[in-house]
Amino acid sequence: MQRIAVLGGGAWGTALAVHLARLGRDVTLWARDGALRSGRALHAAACVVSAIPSHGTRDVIRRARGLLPPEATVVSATKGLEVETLLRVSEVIEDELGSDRPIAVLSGPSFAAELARGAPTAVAVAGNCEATVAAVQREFRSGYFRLYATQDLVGVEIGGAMKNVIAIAAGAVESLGLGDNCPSALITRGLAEISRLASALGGQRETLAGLSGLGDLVLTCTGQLSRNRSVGIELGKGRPLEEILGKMRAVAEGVRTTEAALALGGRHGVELPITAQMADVLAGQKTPRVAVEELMLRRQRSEVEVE
Ligand SMILES: NC(=O)c1ccc[n+]([C@@H]2O[C@H](COP(=O)([O-])OP(=O)(O)OC[C@H]3O[C@@H](n4cnc5c(N)ncnc54)[C@H](O)[C@@H]3O)[C@@H](O)[C@H]2O)c1
Ligand SMILES: O=P(O)(O)OC[C@H](O)CO
Repeated sequence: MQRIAVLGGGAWGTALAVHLARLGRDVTLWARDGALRSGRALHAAACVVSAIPSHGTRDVIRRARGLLPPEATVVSATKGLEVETLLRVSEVIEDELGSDRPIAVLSGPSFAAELARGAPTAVAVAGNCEATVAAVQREFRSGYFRLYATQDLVGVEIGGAMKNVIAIAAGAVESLGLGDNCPSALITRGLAEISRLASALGGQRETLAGLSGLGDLVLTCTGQLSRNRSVGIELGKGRPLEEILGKMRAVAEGVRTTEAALALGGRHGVELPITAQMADVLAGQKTPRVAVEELMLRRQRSEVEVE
């Protein structure tokens, strides 16, 4: 897997391209408005890494379809859901490229800037076949980048997408200055909510206790570099969402994921109380303070749910 094309010239695509080039791979980075049409970016690629935001993935993969070498593995590094279809990003890719295509997903606690400077980072890698996962694990690893293999695509992708929703909530709670108990409860109950949804969709709860669940949740809810957390901080200050997003150049996937996750929960009969509150906050229908009060006044229940 020597020749690698990275689709997406944002922070994460660039960081992955830098990392892979450092490993001696022959890397091409395609940024929006780049030369995808000419096929130069994808020519003879053994592996295509997709680091496009979730809302742009289908369009880019569709445009890449005819240019992709038939055997090329596609590795999704995106953390989100397709709002229109409620599909996970690997499902969107499969929808466009067919179920024979080797597909893997990278997800876990990984700020782009830290990977780019070679800070020790560990992620999970899942895929639709064991050999694909093993190949990605082998080809992407370095002294500072470690990949843990799993076959649980659902758990890894739901963990990566949903942690962004909880991180927006964590930022808002931080802004309100409610102390340290509240964010800790939020992270823990957020994880319960994420695990419930993943499990209903066929994922394994153990996966959510791992890097693409608890690991990424803690990083994104507490890390200074998180864009999702920073959206929450601004919401907590009372700024409207449009104004916050209008000033942001980077993508905060949690904003769109909130709506999609809530709809997925509804479809599968899974209660997502924090996500539901965040949907109201993001829609400007409720302040973060009221959302916290309502969560606290919910009916008390068992901590561990019996399925
Ligand atoms: N930044 C990180 O630390 C990080 C880490 C892990 C995963 N991710 C995930 O990677 C994905 C990309 O995030 P990022 O941080 O690189 O984004 P970014 O905000 O840095 O940049 C987004 C990039 O996507 C491009 N883009 C926007 N809309 C597009 C569209 N419709 N079609 C094609 N390209 C489009 C923009 O031109 C820009 O280059 C997200 O799903 C994110 O959650 C990010
Ligand atoms: O900056 P965020 O909030 O998009 O988070 C980036 C990564 O997903 C952290 O693992």
